[in-house]
Amino acid sequence: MAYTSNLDEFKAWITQRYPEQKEYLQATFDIAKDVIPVCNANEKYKQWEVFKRLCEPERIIYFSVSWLNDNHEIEINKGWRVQHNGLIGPYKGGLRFHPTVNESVLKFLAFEQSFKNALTGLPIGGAKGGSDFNPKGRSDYEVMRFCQAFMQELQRHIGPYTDVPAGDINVGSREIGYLYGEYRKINNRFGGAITGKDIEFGGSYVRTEATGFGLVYFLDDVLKQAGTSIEGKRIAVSGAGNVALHTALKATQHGAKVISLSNSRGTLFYEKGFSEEDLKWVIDHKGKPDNILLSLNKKIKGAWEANATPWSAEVDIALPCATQNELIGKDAKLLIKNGCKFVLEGANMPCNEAAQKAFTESKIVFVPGKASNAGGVALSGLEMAQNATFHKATYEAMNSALQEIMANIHQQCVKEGDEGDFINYAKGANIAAFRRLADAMVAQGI
Ligand SMILES: NC(=O)C1=CN([C@@H]2O[C@H](COP(=O)(O)OP(=O)(O)OC[C@H]3O[C@@H](n4cnc5c(N)ncnc54)[C@H](O)[C@@H]3O)[C@@H](O)[C@H]2O)C=CC1
Ligand SMILES: O=C(O)CCC(=O)C(=O)O
Repeated sequence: MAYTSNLDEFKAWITQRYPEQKEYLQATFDIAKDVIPVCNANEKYKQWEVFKRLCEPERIIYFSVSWLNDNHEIEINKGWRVQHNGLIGPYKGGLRFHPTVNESVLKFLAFEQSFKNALTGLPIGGAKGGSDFNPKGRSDYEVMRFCQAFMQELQRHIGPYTDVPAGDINVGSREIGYLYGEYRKINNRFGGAITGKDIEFGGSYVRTEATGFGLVYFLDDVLKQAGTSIEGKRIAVSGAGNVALHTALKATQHGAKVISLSNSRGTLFYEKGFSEEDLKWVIDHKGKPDNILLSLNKKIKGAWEANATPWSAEVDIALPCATQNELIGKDAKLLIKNGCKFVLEGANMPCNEAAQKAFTESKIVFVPGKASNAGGVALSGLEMAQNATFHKATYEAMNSALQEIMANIHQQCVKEGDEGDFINYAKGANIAAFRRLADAMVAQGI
């Protein structure tokens, strides 16, 4: 196999291998543009074909999940675990239950996760898994039976030193409880084979809040680097799930005005900015009514816009926290026109290629999820450490560990992404993570 020294050759090579996997191609192209020049300058990386090898998941496990619904009918779903890379620790990454889940989506998420996990500095490799099952509209019993059936197969492939799943879209505390319960029954083992557990049975303080809080800690560092602060800034947040709500809450606590939340049905705009009380109420009640944002709007009398995204608002900062490719080129141009200066991803790859290009060309600070949303998996790493030592750290200790890890990731991005008059956070994150993975790959031989 000839060494690939330029981006076009790399794109041709990977496209011919996975022509249908558009999300996976998108994620690999994004990292390739920054790391191919790094490989070209390093004889070892070239000799050991480090980047191409990193673009192949080490293992993909596919299984079917058959289960009985409340009408005693059999339903069959698809299940996967993509164990992307175990170079620096046990495979680690969330599980997503959503009808849009397929192999391409999970491969992109697992690939990104390997780079993100490397940035945390913790000993965790990268993985992602999930199913095309949709828990929305299902009874508790149906969700329980599905989780049990899913775990009956997944349990063969995970363990505290092998692969440690956690939550992601539609996999929260309830699903983690059912998944963990089944794992424990089959294996007769307590322990860190799953993170995001409730605090009563091996969970860690701050794991639930960590992705959103970590994003705001990173934002504070970005703003400080730019000579400003979060106080009084107008922020558009998308999504209304775990990441979006904890992001909105922490940003509000830090003095910002969060003027939007959204879901796949529309956006709730609130010019005055949500209060801490509003946000805590949504956190406590989400998942109960069909559309929690409509219920919130009854209380606050904001403006609900069906089928709209938040990106038409005049804001200083945009924090996309819902899902991949939710912010596209035309949204980016509108945000820039309306004065937005900072974009930090809370979700994984929410900004498509055209949006990222628009931000970079206009020198808008753009931080990719692998850096800015790494707080969640970092806290999961700390949950694993607590489980391994039967220790339970305090809320304060975990919160300050989170701040320290986010500050360290920020520093790595600045070091590798400093372009004189501009910090290219995307490039910095890609290169810093790549060096850690590449050095481990070279050291471990072929
Ligand atoms: N939970 C975690 O610790 C981490 C999550 N992430 C990423 O953050 C994002 C959100 O995840 P969670 O908050 O955990 O999930 P969640 O299931 O709690 O919330 C997802 C939210 O996104 C909304 N949403 C889904 N599709 C949408 C669309 N097409 N348009 C607008 N809104 C849509 C849903 O209505 C829901 O409010 C995902 O990209 C996930 O991969 C990243 C790092 C860690
Ligand atoms: O906590 C974890 O292991 C997974 C978090 C996650 O899925 C992510 O960072 O995207």
